[in-house]
Amino acid sequence: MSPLPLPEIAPDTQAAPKAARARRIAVVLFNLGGPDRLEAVRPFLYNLFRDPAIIGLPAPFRQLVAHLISSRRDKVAQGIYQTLGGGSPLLPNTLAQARALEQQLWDAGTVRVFVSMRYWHPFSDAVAHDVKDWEPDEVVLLPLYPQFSTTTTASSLKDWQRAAKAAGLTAPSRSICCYPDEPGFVAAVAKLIRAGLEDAAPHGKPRVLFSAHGLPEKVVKGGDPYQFQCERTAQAVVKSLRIEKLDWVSCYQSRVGPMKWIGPSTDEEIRRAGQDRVPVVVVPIAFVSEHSETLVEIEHEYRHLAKAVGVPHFVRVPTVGVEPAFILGLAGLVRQALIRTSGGPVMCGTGLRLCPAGKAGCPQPASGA
Ligand SMILES: C=CC1=C(C)c2cc3[nH]c(cc4nc(cc5[nH]c(cc1n2)c(C)c5CCC(=O)O)C(CCC(=O)O)=C4C)c(C)c3C=C
Ligand SMILES: [Fe+2]
Ligand SMILES: [Fe+2]
Repeated sequence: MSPLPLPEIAPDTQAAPKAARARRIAVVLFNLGGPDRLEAVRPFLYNLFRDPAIIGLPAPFRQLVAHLISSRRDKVAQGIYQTLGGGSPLLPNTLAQARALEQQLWDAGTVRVFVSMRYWHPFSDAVAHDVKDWEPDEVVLLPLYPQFSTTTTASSLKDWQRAAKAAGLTAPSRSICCYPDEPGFVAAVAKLIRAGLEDAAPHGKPRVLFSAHGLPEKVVKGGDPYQFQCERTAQAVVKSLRIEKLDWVSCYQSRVGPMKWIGPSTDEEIRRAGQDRVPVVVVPIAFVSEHSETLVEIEHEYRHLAKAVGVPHFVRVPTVGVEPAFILGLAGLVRQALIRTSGGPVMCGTGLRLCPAGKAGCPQPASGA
């Protein structure tokens, strides 16, 4: 007996479903960068001052001016970084934030958080190659500047777009432009201030100095929304503190060069507190991790000034760093960016209308606030 013919098996017309690959999301954090050793101070300064977002001169003059300023400021700046053990802690602190954010986004897909710096390593060119090699499906660009400025946010994002193009990174990207009153950020700052107020209270009724990095006045007059957004942050934090008759003021630190910068300056406010004999609680609101501006300028220079002008007690409030509420807030911004399907590539982090209409760089229309 011949064996029964085997039934012909029809070829599978529906391809077996491939194991679904989790969406790969690259998040890129941006910050200014800082020299990692004393010999890096001068080239770091040169990179900063040759940025057209910082010095608005045409090409050959800008490089010349950058060369002159970086040579002249080298010694002073080296002294600052010497106090920090020879280099800036900005990169290690930002990497810690990257790891914390990665953990917070464990359920959003396969997420990897990269760090890109504007004026010192790791530069956007190298990071764009790393991101490309990782083969993401989407990229979320998240500047670690809560308040938008043409000198920081716009400069970083513009440089990233150039580097991404040069690296052949074609995955779609979404940018977060600002988050001055994002609730997690505000809650983290408020929590740290409460501890500072407790420390200062035995010395009198404290005054809170919300100190942000300054900007030349002409940048703000040209439409930069940074100062407007710094004030928004301060107001949001004060509101969340719910302290009756809190004594507070916004002020600006880190002035460099001969131009007029926005005010009041933090040192003016420290002198006023000395005249009024009130303790001060200095809160950095435009920096989200520690570096020279907080650990040297606030901790050493302003503390010293406060003592000299008769301020009865001085408290430096730490930056938000890896405070859980802040990291949760950043994760929320990334999730918001990922679910957004329309409206262009750039968004205000809070989804609120926070930036004055038609102002340079920020796409959000006026809030009327
Ligand atoms: C909110 C953040 C910042 C704004 C806005 C900003 C504008 C700005 N900065 C300079 C010049 C310098 N900045 C320097 C250091 C520095 N600046 C920021 C942030 C902002 N800058 C950070 C985080 C740091 C610290 C870097 C580190 O230590 O890791 C310096 C170098 C230090 C020094 O020499 O004092 C300079 C110079 C300008 C001119 C400017 C706007 C036009
Ligand atoms: Fe700066
Ligand atoms: Fe914005």
